[in-house]
Amino acid sequence: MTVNSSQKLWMYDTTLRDGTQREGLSVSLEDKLRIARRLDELGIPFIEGGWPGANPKDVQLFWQLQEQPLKQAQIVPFCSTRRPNQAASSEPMLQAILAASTNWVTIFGKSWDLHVTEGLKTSLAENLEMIRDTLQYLRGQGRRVIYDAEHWFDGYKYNPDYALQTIKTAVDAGAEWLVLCDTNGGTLPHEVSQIVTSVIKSFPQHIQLGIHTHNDSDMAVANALAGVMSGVGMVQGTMNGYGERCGNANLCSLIPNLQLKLGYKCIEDDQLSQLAQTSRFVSEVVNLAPDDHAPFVGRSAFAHKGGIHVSAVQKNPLTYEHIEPEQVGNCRRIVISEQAGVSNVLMKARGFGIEIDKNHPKTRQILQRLKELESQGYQFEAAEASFELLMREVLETRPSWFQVKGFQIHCDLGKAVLTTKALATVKVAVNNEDIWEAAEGNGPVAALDAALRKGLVKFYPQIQTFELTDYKVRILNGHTGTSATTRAIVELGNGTQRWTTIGVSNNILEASYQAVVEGLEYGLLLHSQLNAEVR
Ligand SMILES: CC(=O)SCCNC(=O)CCNC(=O)[C@H](O)C(C)(C)COP(=O)(O)OP(=O)(O)OC[C@H]1O[C@@H](n2cnc3c(N)ncnc32)[C@H](O)[C@@H]1OP(=O)(O)O
Ligand SMILES: CC(=O)C(=O)O
Repeated sequence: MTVNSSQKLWMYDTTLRDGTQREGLSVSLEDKLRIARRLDELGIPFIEGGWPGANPKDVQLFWQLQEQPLKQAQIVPFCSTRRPNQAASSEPMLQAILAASTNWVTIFGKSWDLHVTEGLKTSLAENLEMIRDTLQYLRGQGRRVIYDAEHWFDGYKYNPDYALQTIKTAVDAGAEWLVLCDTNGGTLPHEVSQIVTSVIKSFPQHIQLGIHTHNDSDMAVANALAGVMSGVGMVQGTMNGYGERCGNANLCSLIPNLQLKLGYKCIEDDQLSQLAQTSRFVSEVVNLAPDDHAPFVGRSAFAHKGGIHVSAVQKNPLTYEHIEPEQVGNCRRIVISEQAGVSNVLMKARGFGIEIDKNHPKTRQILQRLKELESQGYQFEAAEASFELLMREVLETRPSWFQVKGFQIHCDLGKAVLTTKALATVKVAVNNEDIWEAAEGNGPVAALDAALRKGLVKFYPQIQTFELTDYKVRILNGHTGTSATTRAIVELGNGTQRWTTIGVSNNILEASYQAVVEGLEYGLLLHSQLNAEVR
């Protein structure tokens, strides 16, 4: 593979236009502005804001950005060529993009004869005229033009002569960039390389090429890379690969591949180290859960679970990491599970502030206990607070704040759905004193949690600050019906920290009880550690 030394590549983000064509993704004007400003900070030089004239929100976006422009990026409106048999000067859509008052505009036109005759229902000659007239008109109005050759690769495969005529017309009419689009996403990387090479050969003069790829064959990133390696200088894509159908080329993968692997200059290194945060910011704003397993930017992209991996990564991270996570703003994580070895345990212990080493007599015992419990259905990667308690138990340093001696749950059936209330009574011993308490809740877990706190608060007033923030239940072997094993995971917080604990039983209430009790214990442990630090 050839490594290019610092050649500039122009990144073009279309999250706000093609990204919003993803099913289930909808953003407000405010959201669009927030994303545009964040992409500007990331150093993306071209940001496609939308299609003014197609909807009011996109018109307003460009107005707002005239009032408060971006710092460095060019904001670009997107539009089609004029309609058949019209004058560009009387096309309302083109008036709308002129009103956006930008330096650059992006116009897409047809390259594939099938689309001209079947979609536009016009002649091949008129399509060329639509491209020429539209681009010349916009150039005459002082706009710089990026021309998106829609369905370029399919068009070229079916009728290369006609496809080439369309982009030659665009260049003659003043397009400064020709962007070759794999609109249907069906092209493979070797085809991209061949076709881009042929296009370059077909132009006697130097032309600036770009590439816009879709992910229908899971090739969007590979195809964009193939385009760059064959000579294109602009790459279009979206944050997190959002886009119509299966999405667009994912800039969160493309930028680090281009910059860190192929040596191109896309953005500054300190901007690259904002990539993971920007990816998560965009997913937050568009209200889609981030993909933990996304390359480079996902939470698990540098998470090591297998004991062999953790052992080696501690010696040299290159053994199981293709780049340094910090280069893209991510971080290394060690996951604890039945796949762990002593190395995982030691790394976690260090994180918990527990001093043990490989030769400590209890280290293997902790690992063995972890594996036993995981085989019963525990999953400590999702409940690290419980793992710390397990470790302290084996090391005989787990404090004992209280013992639950028993509990009962009683449910009062309401008159309608969602009106049933649960009552929990608990017997709990603190400092050899037995206490009975009862409390109500919307469900049995909330009632149990409330009753326990009621009993404990006079001994541990800090318990008032603990809040049950999440509760999840998973049936592990559903085929056994109502006697199935249940895993309960609860998350608690104290305003500044959050922690997660786990319980497993073939009784859903017992599983939940274990998780809640460990959650309270862990909160008390954190509080005592904080007090010890203050002292
Ligand atoms: C490959 C891409 O992603 S292109 C971008 C696709 N994005 C979108 O479509 C989102 C925004 N679109 C819209 O809001 C609407 O479709 C609009 C406002 C653009 C057009 O709406 P309408 O006028 O109601 O037309 P409609 O959406 O039904 O059909 C699209 C029209 O554009 C025409 N068209 C498609 N491509 C082009 C082109 N490159 N040049 C000129 N006309 C075109 C079609 O032939 C069709 O015309 P017809 O109504 O005469 O058959
Ligand atoms: C222009 C565009 O979005 C496409 O061809 O896919």
